[in-house]
Amino acid sequence: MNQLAFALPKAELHLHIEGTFEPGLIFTLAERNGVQLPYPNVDALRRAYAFTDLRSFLDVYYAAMAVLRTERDFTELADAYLSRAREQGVVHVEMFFDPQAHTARGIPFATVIDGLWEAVRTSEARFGISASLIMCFLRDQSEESAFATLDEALPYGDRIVAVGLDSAEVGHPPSKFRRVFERALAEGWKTVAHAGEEGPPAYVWEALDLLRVSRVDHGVRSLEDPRLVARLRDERIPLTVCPLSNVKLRVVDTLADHPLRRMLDEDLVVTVNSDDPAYFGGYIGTNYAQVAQALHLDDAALLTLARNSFEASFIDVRTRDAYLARVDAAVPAHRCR
Ligand code: HPA
Ligand SMILES: [Zn+2]
Repeated sequence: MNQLAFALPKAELHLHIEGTFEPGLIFTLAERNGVQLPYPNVDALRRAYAFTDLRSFLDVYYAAMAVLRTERDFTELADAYLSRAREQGVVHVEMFFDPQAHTARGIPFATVIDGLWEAVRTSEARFGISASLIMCFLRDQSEESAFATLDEALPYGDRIVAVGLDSAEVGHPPSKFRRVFERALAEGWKTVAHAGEEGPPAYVWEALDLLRVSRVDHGVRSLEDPRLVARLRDERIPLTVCPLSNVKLRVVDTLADHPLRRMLDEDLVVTVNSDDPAYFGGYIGTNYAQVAQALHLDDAALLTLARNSFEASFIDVRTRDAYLARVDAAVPAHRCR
C-alpha cells in the first residue's frame, strides 16, 4: 500500500456530498423515514453500480437521495463523509451539494443547508478538517430553476463559498447559465463548473469566459485543445480531476490510460479528488494510491498533487501556507528532493 497517498495532508475540492452516501446509511435512513427504495436490499443496490456513462450513474445517485428527508439526515450524511475523509488524510474540504435534487422532492432548502451546516460548522473541532460548501446548479434543469435556487440561497450567503454546475453535461453548455453565474459573482460568490468531463473543450472555454470560474471540475478533455492547455497553464487555472470516477463512468478505459500524468507534464495545476466515492470505488487516498500505481507516479508527483490542492482551494493565504508546511513536513526530504 502506498502509505504516502493516505498520509499526505490533502484538500478535497471535488466531492459531491450526496455521492458519499454509502449503501448501509441509505438503507438505515430508508427504514427510519419509511421510504421505499427501488432496490430491495444492499446487494441489489450495489448491482446497479455497473455504470456505462454519467447518465446511468446519475439515475442511481438521484434515486438514493429520496431517503434524505430531515436536517438530521443531512448532518449524518456529512458527518459520515468527514469521518472517512479524516482517515484518508483530508484536512480541508470544499463540498458540493445539489439543493435542486432535494427541493424538487419537497424538502425545504433550509432543511438541506441547516443540516449540512451543522456538520460543516463543527468539522474542524471534531475531525480536524476545515470545511465549506459549494452550491451546485443542476445543468439539466432550467435557467429559471437555477435563479429560484440562487434566490433561496441568498439568506445563507455566508455559508456558501462558491457556486458550481453539475449533472448531465452534454447538451447543457455553460452558456445556458451565463446570467445566473453573473448574478452569483455580483453577490460575492466564487464560481466553479464541471466542464470537459463528457463534454468538449468548447465547454471549458465557456466556463472560463462566460462563467468566470476559478477552477474547472474534471476538465480532462481540455487536452484535446492545445490552445486551451496553454491558457490553463498560463493562467494557472486549477483542474479538479477524479481518476476513479473517470474509469467508472467510462471517460477513460482504465486508470493506466488516464491523462493525469500528461496533465502534470504540461505543468497544469491539477488536483486529485474522489467525486462520488461511495459509488466509484474509493475515497481520496485510494484515488491517490491507485493512480500513483497505475501511472507510476513517484513521491514528488504525489507531493505536487497535494500542494496543488491547497493552491487551488479557496482558503485564505495564511491558512494555506500553514497547510503547505504540513504537506512538506509529511514527506521525508531525501525521498523526493
Ligand atoms: O461526476 C459528476 N459529473 C456531473 N455531475 C455530477 N453529479 C454528481 N457527480 C457528478
Ligand atoms: Zn463531480
